[in-house]
Amino acid sequence: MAPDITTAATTNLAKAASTPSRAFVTFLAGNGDYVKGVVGLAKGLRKVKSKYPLVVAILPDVPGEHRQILVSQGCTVKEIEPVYPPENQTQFAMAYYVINYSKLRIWEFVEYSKMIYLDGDIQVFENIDHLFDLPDSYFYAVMDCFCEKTWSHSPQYKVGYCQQCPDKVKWPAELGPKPALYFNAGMFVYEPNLSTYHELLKTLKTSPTTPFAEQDFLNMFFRDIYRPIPPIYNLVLALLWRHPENIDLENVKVVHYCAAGSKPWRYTGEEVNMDREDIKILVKKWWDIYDDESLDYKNTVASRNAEAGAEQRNLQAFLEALSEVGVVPCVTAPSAA
Ligand SMILES: O=c1ccn([C@@H]2O[C@H](COP(=O)(O)OP(=O)(O)O[C@H]3O[C@H](CO)[C@H](O)[C@H](O)[C@H]3O)[C@@H](O)[C@H]2O)c(=O)[nH]1
Ligand SMILES: O[C@H]1[C@H](O)[C@@H](O)[C@H](O)[C@@H](O)[C@H]1O
Ligand SMILES: [Mn+2]
Repeated sequence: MAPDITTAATTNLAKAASTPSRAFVTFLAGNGDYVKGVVGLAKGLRKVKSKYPLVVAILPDVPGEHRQILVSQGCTVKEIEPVYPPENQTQFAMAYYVINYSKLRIWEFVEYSKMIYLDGDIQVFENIDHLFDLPDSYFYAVMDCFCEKTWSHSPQYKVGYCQQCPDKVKWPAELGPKPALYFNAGMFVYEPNLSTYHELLKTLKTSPTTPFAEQDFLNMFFRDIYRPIPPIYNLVLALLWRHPENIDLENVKVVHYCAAGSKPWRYTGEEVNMDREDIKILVKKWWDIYDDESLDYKNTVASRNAEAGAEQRNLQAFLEALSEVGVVPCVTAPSAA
């Protein structure tokens, strides 16, 4: 019996309607070279055949030319309003705080039920779509490392304590309870939600600005629902020389080029720790994706169309063969044009 096409179509429609909408999201500000990072990321997600689109939240200062590049790479571009740091708190480093706090707007993207945020200086080397299936209502991210000088303002750095190896130097009892686990905010799995969004912005108004801006703030805000995921989902490069025993480089899926001097599109190898073999390999792997024209959206669209055309021709031949043996009436497949 011929399949009941109407029932099949209705079932598919119902499935599509009930499938939660998911997307990756990154962030872009200014007219500098971070746009290269975002293009690299879009191509990387395509290379690993992610099923989900990449949304780019952009500040109004991103020039038209860069917006066009993003659209031509298949990104969904969404302009967001800047978020300003709490009043009277920052005479200096204003741009830094505006850039970082503006990331909070991504909680407003409620057309998606779940999103994975990735910094523009991140590359995805293996498919991580399965992270969307983690149980709802938690905040998932990778634990940070406190060993670099960028942490010299913190009590952790001062006493030599790092959550990556909490037994090496124990947290001193006289400093009170151990600090809560702290994540790097370059990658996280979250659920957009308007009441969370309003609460975030309201809480920010009465929060002090701190050195790691929205990263410190998000750590404070989500401390009760934060659940750590393995460092393969956000390799903070300093882990390579600070905690090599925690890293399984072969199986790393996501690399965060956050160490000073490691942004692949600016890499010279001259900065501290940058002349390492592992770093050179990771920088080259980023460039291999960035330079791969077959990963450009226009070329993947062309190859997908070619595949669809071939499928169409196979179907047509199949239907004709069936009709010859009298199984179904010959149906002309619609043209692929
Ligand atoms: O001029 C800029 C600067 C930053 N960004 C965007 O903002 C992100 C965060 O900046 P960096 O990646 O340069 O900063 P780090 O990786 O050193 O940042 C870490 O600390 C920051 C706060 O200090 C944020 O929390 C960030 O998510 C976290 O990974 C970038 O990836 C990029 O997406 C721009 O678009 N333009
Ligand atoms: O976001 C920061 C930043 O990227 C620093 O370079 C790094 O030392 C920190 O661990 C991280 O939390
Ligand atoms: Mn980053």
